[in-house]
Amino acid sequence: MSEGTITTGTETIAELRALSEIIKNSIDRIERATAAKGLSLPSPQTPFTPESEAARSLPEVAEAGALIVSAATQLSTLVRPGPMTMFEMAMQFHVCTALRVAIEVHVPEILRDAGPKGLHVREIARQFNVDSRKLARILRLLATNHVFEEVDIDVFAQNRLSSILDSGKTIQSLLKNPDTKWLGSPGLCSIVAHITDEGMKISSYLPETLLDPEYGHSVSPNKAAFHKAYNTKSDLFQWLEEPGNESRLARFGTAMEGSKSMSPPNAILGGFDWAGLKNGSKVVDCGGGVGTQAMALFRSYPHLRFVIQDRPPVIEHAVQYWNDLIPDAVTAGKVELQGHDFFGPQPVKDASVFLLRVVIHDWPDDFAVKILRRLREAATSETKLVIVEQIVSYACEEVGVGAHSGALRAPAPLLPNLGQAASAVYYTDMQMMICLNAQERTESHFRELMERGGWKVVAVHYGAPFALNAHKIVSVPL
Ligand SMILES: C[S@@+](CC[C@H](N)C(=O)[O-])C[C@H]1O[C@@H](n2cnc3c(N)ncnc32)[C@H](O)[C@@H]1O
Repeated sequence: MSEGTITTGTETIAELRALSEIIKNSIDRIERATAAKGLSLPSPQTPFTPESEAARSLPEVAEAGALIVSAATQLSTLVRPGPMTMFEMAMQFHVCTALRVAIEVHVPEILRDAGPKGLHVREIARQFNVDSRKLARILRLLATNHVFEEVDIDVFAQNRLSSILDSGKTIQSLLKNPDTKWLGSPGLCSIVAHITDEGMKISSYLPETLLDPEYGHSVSPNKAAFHKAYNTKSDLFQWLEEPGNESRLARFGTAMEGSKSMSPPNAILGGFDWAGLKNGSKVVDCGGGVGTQAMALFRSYPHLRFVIQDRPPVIEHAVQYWNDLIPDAVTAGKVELQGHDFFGPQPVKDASVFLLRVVIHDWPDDFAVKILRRLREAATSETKLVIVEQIVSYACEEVGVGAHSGALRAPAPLLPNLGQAASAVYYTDMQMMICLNAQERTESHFRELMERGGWKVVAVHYGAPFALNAHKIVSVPL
């Protein structure tokens, strides 16, 4: 063996030890932090509920957990033979497909009442007339990825991860009309179904799209991989509203709702001084969907008034949503639901805050700037713009990229951006690219974009690790 090889081997062992040390220390931190609060991590067998995630929501636990995930994935790449890592990475799409099968065949709903003993796959397959031998192989792949548990040969039980896919609907209602699955469900099964259905199909067109001389360099939201996959000229939002896509639209709406559970409860409340706004101040939630975020703000800050704006079909759902949950809010004039295209002139001229949550990432730069300018035109000198999004970090040291204000960076030998522990932002960035030619952005990119839109960034608040859309960028008129 050459000296060089010996040195490299020693370095790899040293890296493995450093990674295992990070894991060990982080487990100690989790133990101390949870004990101090009298909380414990839920077992992998207990069904998921947002409340049962309380221990993981503690900032110390979230940070230690991120270091563990980052170190464990890096460690596994060091010990597994490279060709196997590459082969398994390339085959990950089978896991996505298997998740979609489980949802379409309603396995989580069937297993909900079976308890820890589970059900034989023949019983599971019988309810919706699926081939049980094929289903067993599909569920085994998932169980190998810790979704469902194979408690005995061909017998599968629900576990915590698989319970996340449960729509909460009864088998009877799903047998009668499977399309009702998405309506009023907690939303995570809708997100997973949307990603593993439309998302996966669209994604497979990305290489051809990139190499197409017309589409490859396009920054139009009408010339992305989505348009090749579904042979349409409409943008994703228009397409979802076209006849024939009713079920997809319902699923997408619930999916956006479900994305809430990937942030700590009430994440919208932190990082901006809502309480400090004067009595009667108007918060305009542009592209606000049905107004879930505005509702969380409304409940905590009753001294504020809200305008929720979105496309007219979405506002129709919003009317129903508010009527069902807080009917008085609209009738008392505290909340206004307004059909509005954010590319057109902004009708509200006395806003204290314009809120854009998970909107800018849907649009390429030039379109995002148009949205920002429309708000700037309608802003007073006191108006604040609050953007709630994810923020991209580079996978290397960030030297010379301008002010960065508090993103969690990992210690060596971990990847500086926390590697796999931060992967959600890179996945959603791809999702934006394939669907809309849009993107997630770095902090410097946001600063540049705001300036083009007539705004100046005055504060950036980074949310907890593992939280989706928990960062806030606060700007004032330039
Ligand atoms: C990713 S969703 C975010 C919804 C909401 N802000 C939230 O955080 O849950 C983007 C929203 O932008 C809306 N939207 C898309 N194009 C729009 C337009 N031209 N004018 C107004 N809203 C639009 C969509 O209908 C959708 O509700």
